Amino acid sequence: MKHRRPRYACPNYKTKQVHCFPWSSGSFGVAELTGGELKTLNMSVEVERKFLCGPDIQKKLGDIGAVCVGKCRFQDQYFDSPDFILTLNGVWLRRREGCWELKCPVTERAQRREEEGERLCTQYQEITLLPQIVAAVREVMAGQRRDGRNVQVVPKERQESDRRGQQEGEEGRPEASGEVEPKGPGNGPDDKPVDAHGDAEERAAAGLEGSAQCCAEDGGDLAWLREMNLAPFAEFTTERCSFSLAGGGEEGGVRVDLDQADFGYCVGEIEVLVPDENEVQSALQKIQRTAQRLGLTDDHKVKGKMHVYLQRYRPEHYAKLLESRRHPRITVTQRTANTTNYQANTLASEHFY
Ligand SMILES: Cc1ncc(C[n+]2csc(CCOP(=O)(O)OP(=O)(O)OP(=O)(O)O)c2C)c(N)n1
Repeated sequence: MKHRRPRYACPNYKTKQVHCFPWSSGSFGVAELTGGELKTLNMSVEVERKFLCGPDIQKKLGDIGAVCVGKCRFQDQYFDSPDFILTLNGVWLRRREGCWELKCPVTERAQRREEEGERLCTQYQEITLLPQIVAAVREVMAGQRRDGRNVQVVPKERQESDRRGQQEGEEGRPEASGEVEPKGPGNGPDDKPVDAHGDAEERAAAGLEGSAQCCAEDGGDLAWLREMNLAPFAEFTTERCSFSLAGGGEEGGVRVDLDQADFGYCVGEIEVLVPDENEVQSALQKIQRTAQRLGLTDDHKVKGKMHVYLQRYRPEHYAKLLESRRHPRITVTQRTANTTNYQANTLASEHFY
């Protein structure tokens, strides 16, 4: 059966409301995820552990009291410059069903934590308001281009304009994007992955122009992308089944996603979202405990969808990321949660899982 995409708000529990559909019936509903106490966050730290799903994963989830809180399908487009400035800086710019999101490296302290004991987990800072995203991206791009190396601390006036931008963003966040048939790279050897840094025709084919039509959040104004020469380098659709562990304390706020990407890769993810870095430790404990209860035995980081996508379809980009991992040299700026300050952090290899 062919499904039409639902009209989405962000299919993202960070905004609490997720538009979901039961695959079996093909009709759509709206589910309030029971991510419970999670507020609508503009910035947060995502702590996660990926795992490979066995055939009995749903049963195991049921056994530990996890409740299915929604199924949904969403399309992701990832953007970068032709020389991969963002991703080589560990910064991942994504548009998911019309909503922009930026994943940035966490602070050095958190990186050390990851190195020291929590190798199976990854941490990312997330920004979800467009004005802040544009400011952060602009800074990474400018810093990189200025001296070919790193990014500087944000000036005070930027902080002020960010504050204004945040207010505007909060007032103007739209409800829905347009309906577009999902499209992914497919599974066949002839399927061409997205590479929008070619000519205009290629850009259109890759969805940059097309996506302007369905972009809810930016009112279709993609000038900032053009200005920084950012274009999609990956595009795929994911079918997701989300589970939540009820209760407060040790289990509260734990979410488990089972993802199936349209290029034929399945991966699970235990995720806890916290408002700032101070709560990362407790998030790690929750994740570890959930992993134990699920009987996960992975002893190395499991690849995410993007990793597999790049490996398969964007080998040049993938090789550059590997290379940057071997020779970390870039410094990026990272916005601290709930403030408009930036910090300079050394970005090392941990952002490559
Ligand atoms: C080769 C390579 N692959 C992946 C990375 C890291 N990376 C790539 S994309 C990316 C951002 C999104 O990754 P992920 O959390 O795996 O996606 P998803 O589960 O769909 O997002 P959610 O719904 O949880 O917000 C990262 C961190 C890297 N540095 N290098």
